[in-house]
Amino acid sequence: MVLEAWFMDESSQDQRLPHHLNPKQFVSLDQLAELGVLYWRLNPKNYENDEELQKIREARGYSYMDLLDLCPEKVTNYEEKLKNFYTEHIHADEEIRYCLEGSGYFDVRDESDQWIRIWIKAGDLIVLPAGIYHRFTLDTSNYVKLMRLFVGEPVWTAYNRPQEDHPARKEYIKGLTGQAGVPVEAH
Ligand SMILES: CSCCC(=O)C(=O)O
Ligand SMILES: [Fe+2]
Repeated sequence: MVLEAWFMDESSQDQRLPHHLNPKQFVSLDQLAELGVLYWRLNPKNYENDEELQKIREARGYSYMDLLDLCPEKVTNYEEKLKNFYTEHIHADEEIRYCLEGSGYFDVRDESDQWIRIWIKAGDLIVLPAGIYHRFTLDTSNYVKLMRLFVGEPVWTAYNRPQEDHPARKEYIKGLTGQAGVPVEAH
């Protein structure tokens, strides 16, 4: 299995649990691509010297890079940051994260506002489009090391939901297939 993603149940149990529906309902990479979510599988041991990663960065203009080691010893205001990560939000730009160690869940809303949980592990590079509602949580392994990429000077500002009038949100909705206010048949 390349990358596992599934529709979430809405129970109030621990956010670090998988939250599968019963029966499980998986989501394919194609379904994620329709939402504008991109994915690559790379060799995380080679991240400092990886031609494939270099090619992606060049092709997409990802000039900025830093590392985020998500553990209480290395992150100031750890608990508060985790809380903010799990508050539903959008950004004006892509969110690009490459998992180098550990694992975690990116939750994204689909076109009908259902949560899809994406399980990222070492080697997974994921791009969330600007304007998509999302959130992040650690899983029960409680640890992740991420590479953050960005086009130019990074802006990490999160705009919490609702953001229906935010330009990035409007653009995102416009770009969803058949969601531009025009019936699909009319294209
Ligand atoms: C821990 S990286 C993912 C959290 C997030 O959505 C963000 O930083 O905006
Ligand atoms: Fe985010």
